[in-house]
Amino acid sequence: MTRSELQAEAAASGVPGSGQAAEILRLDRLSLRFRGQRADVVSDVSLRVSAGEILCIVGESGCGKSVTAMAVMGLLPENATQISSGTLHFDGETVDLRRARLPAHLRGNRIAMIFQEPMTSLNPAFTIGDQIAETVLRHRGGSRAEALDRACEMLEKVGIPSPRQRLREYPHQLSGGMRQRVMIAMALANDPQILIADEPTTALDVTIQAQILDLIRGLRRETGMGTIMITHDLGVVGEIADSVAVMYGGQVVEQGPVADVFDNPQHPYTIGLMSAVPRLDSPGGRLAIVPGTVPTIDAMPEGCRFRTRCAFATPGCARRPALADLGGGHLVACHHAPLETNVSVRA
Ligand SMILES: Nc1ncnc2c1ncn2[C@@H]1O[C@H](COP(=O)(O)OP(=O)(O)OP(=O)(O)O)[C@@H](O)[C@H]1O
Repeated sequence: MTRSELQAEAAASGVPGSGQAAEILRLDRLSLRFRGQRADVVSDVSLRVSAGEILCIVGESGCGKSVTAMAVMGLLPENATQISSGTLHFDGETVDLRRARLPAHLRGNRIAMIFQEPMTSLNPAFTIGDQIAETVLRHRGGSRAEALDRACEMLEKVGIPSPRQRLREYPHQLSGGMRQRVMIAMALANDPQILIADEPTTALDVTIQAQILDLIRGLRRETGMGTIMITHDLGVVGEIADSVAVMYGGQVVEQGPVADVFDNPQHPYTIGLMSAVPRLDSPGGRLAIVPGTVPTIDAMPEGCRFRTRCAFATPGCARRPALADLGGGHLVACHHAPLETNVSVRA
């Protein structure tokens, strides 16, 4: 599908830019650290997803993408996590994350998450059919036969052959790619309003990956589902995202409509990540390696956390830059923005 077709589809389902988008999830100013750490591992992160919108979060390993997602889902270990700020607005509820978690009836039902590692979600002791049916029964009710029909339908949707037969199998009887698809089927079985997908297609071959991305796009069109997708794959971002948030050292450094961020990246980190990717439409364009290494969280510099690796750094960068809007919702946290650069991810 071309980008203009995708945009037409997005407009039809009411995503940002179409003038009809309704916000369904908003995270305001999340800051947290794990016990014993001297700095926040996620610092002042805000995200917003509208109906039908696909937001991709990108950034190097360890920059806080998964922890942000887990905090939204309320899945971080309570006794080891200190949340100093953060409010979640979802489905008419406002949750002060310092004090409470997302109510259990919303988790896994109205808001679902899929993980990199499918065995996190699958129980080895139960058949695939029982596990998907159980999720459907818990959240939707109905009879067991109806729940199994729904499970079968979902397995078919994620491209599993002979779905009726697979319902009777256990996770260990399936290949890794199949298990991944079963987990996706389970997450999507209750038509969630928001799907949080943490590297959902990394382990899958390109054909299945394309099928899963099509499925997510289909649900966005049919149900207006919003998606937060964590990925390292800029090819996936270019193919599927409406908007993108770039994280570095636990902070969002650049955020906005994907066309703005990719065609005109303005944070030196984003430029570093993206400049080595010649064309977005070549599948598998991974994030480039930015010279230097990410400091450990306790060794993060004050102010702009990227400044120890940044070619543009000046003494003023010891002050933390605010995320400033360069126009049209393109936000950049850099004292030097807008930069005079000529970098575009697209050829
Ligand atoms: N339970 C925990 N206790 C202590 N530190 C943790 C815990 N979970 C994550 N971290 C640390 O928080 C930081 C952010 O991790 P996170 O998993 O969010 O990174 P990420 O950007 O998703 O990376 P990747 O792309 O590799 O999944 C890392 O330094 C990680 O080691």
